[in-house]
Amino acid sequence: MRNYSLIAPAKINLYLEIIGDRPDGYHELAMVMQSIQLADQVDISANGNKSIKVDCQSLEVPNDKTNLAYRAAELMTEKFPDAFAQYGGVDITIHKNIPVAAGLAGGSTNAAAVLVGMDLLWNLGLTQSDIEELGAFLGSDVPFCVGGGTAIATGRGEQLTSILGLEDVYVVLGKHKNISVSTPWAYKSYRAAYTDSYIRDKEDLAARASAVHSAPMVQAIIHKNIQEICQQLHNDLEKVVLPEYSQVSQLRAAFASLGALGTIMSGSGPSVFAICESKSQAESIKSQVHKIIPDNNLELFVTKLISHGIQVASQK
Ligand SMILES: C[C@@](CO)(OP(=O)(O)O)[C@H](O)COP(=O)(O)OP(=O)(O)OC[C@H]1O[C@@H](n2ccc(N)nc2=O)[C@H](O)[C@@H]1O
Ligand SMILES: Nc1ncnc2c1ncn2[C@@H]1O[C@H](COP(=O)(O)OP(=O)(O)O)[C@@H](O)[C@H]1O
Repeated sequence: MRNYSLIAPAKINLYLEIIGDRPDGYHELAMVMQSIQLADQVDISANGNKSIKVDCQSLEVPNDKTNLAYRAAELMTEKFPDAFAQYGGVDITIHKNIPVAAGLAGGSTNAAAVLVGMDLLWNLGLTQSDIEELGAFLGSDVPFCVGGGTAIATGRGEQLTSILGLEDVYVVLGKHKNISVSTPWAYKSYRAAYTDSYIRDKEDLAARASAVHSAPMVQAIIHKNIQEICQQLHNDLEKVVLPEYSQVSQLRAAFASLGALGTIMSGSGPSVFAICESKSQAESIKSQVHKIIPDNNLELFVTKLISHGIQVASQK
């Protein structure tokens, strides 16, 4: 096979708790991550030479070495020099549907797709856990994007425990096109503002464990109790992003006032999602939000929770 077309789903965070500082400068997290049907398509083919090329028509996405998909391909060439010598480089085309810099792991899921695609193109026979390990070199969210579904994520977000999640739960998702939130800024601001709630003793693992409050969310998911899941939605990064970006708070308030079961910002934002009773409620909320917030820059999507990460759509 010389060409694979992969589906690369976005993620939302049902739960994001910042536990404390880490020696590597990152933050220790307790998260529940969830794949959604909103996805990019990543086409990858062997080009027979020694180059890596990335093409993405979105103006917000770089086509150079800073594209996370490029970095994923480069990592593969470094880790598997023999396969690189045998098969050569890759051409990557990204069809972008996931809003960029939105807290939806768009770049991370593209990178995960490239790792999965190159494993297939190069006949490497890697396991999911091998691919997740490679993904951790590229970013904290990349390992989750490989297998996707519903997972508890700890460490800096790369240590994963999959749980049996929910399917056919509809969400409406919104993002202002003219706002993007820098993830490093969000974590830095949290660190600066919330020193009191922080565990600074890097060795105090017991304190870290007892500080995690994600268990009720995990229980609610296991028992498929949607009302309880909505009660347990939590994102510490809202504390710094909402005061700074009034449009994010406004969108969250609009979803709540329109009767969504629960609503919260995803990741470092600025996207906000709302869990709905049904597809028709999600569609109805989507159509009513524009009446409350008449802003042409506000993109809205109806999508649903899914139980998988990267999937092969076709191969030639
Ligand atoms: C907030 C989250 C929630 O899922 O997602 P996004 O909003 O980016 O989608 C993640 O923690 C983001 O993961 P990801 O975007 O992969 O982050 P990375 O590339 O690893 O790190 C970007 C920067 O975020 C900060 N960072 C990230 C993860 C972490 N556990 N602690 C941190 O402090 C660091 O400043 C780091 O330099
Ligand atoms: N393949 C890619 N898709 C999207 N953004 C990318 C990609 N590669 C690099 N980027 C850059 O990464 C930054 C974060 O984008 P993204 O991964 O979509 O958001 P987030 O980290 O909030 O989930 C953006 O500034 C974007 O320019």
